[in-house]
Amino acid sequence: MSFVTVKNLRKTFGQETVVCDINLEVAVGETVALLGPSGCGKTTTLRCIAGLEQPDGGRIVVGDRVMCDIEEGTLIPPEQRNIGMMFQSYAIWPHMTVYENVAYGLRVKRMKPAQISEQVDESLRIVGLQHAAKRYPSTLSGGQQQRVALARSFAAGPSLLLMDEPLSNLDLKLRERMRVELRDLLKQLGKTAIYVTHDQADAMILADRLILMNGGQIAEAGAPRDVYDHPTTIFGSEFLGSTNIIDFSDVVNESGQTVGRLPNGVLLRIGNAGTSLRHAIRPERIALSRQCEPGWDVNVLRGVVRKTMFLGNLTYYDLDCNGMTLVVQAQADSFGVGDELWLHLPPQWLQSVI
Ligand SMILES: Nc1ncnc2c1ncn2[C@@H]1O[C@H](COP(=O)(O)OP(=O)(O)OP(=O)(O)O)[C@@H](O)[C@H]1O
Repeated sequence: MSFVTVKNLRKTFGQETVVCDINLEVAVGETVALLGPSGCGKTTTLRCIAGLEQPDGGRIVVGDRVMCDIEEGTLIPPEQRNIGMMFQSYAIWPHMTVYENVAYGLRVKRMKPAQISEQVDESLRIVGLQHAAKRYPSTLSGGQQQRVALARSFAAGPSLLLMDEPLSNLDLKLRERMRVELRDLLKQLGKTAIYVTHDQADAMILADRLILMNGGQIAEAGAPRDVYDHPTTIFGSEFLGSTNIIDFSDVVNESGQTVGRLPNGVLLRIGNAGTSLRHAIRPERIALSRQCEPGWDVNVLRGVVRKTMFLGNLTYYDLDCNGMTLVVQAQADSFGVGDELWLHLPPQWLQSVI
């Protein structure tokens, strides 16, 4: 069941339309990541949902409340939306104790002291910081400060959590740990959350579903694995991981099979054909060997290694396949420059992209 519904959301700044007719739905208890390059409109979309930005068009419903409907003239102010927020500059106040930081929002809401105490204790317990209630932020590690911000964002029991790059101030190791902690916590609390990031690892690990934005529009949407394995756009296949783009000169149907013709005349069978002549295949989906392996009955090419890029646990090989360059990911140090190799492009991993 859909808990958040955003319909035809549009926002312009001056002449620039930064969010163009975005439609999205978030189910109860689901974490959706809005992912995309800098400036693609993720934060603006989130701020519209929070009520911090007034859209120029569209409708936003959270639970059974219409938060905004520009045509109807409905616009609920942010403080009445019951939405928790956690932003990049997580801004916990240095002059307040951990307890006071978490209690602040509840006081603003004029909750009764006994209820405040109960909810702050519970929030700190959930993030594992009950013992640090009386400490000041400067005496906490970066990860602990992050958890204070997190406790603060859900202390008031919001119906929806909005997070904008909450991990981006952390160093890589801490970030890797916190993204797993955060995912587990969101699941444990059963919170519905929208998470903005430009970091694909954050999005892949945290999100039940990701929405990839580009130029104010949605380019791809789906479960992280589906979007990764079956992107429908060149942008999607290149933004998430790396890819090879193959331009066929022709795509035809031959006895029930879709086949693409390379400019050099070689034919490749295609598993996920669409309307486009362009197809993507990820470097790790191409098999590489010194010989043609058993079972490689179609889509076998020969190539010469032109470049290697050693990454420790694996290596990327640039191969020249009769005028077409393909990048293949394989075990580290398996091959060297000048090696003549066999490549297998499984049809199911050739994906039509626009
Ligand atoms: N208050 C504002 N006034 C004018 N332009 C704005 C304003 N806020 C955002 N923009 C512009 O809108 C576009 C989208 O910005 P937004 O912050 O939504 O992108 P983003 O995808 O979240 O990027 P980032 O990851 O860098 O935060 C950008 O071109 C930005 O410069």
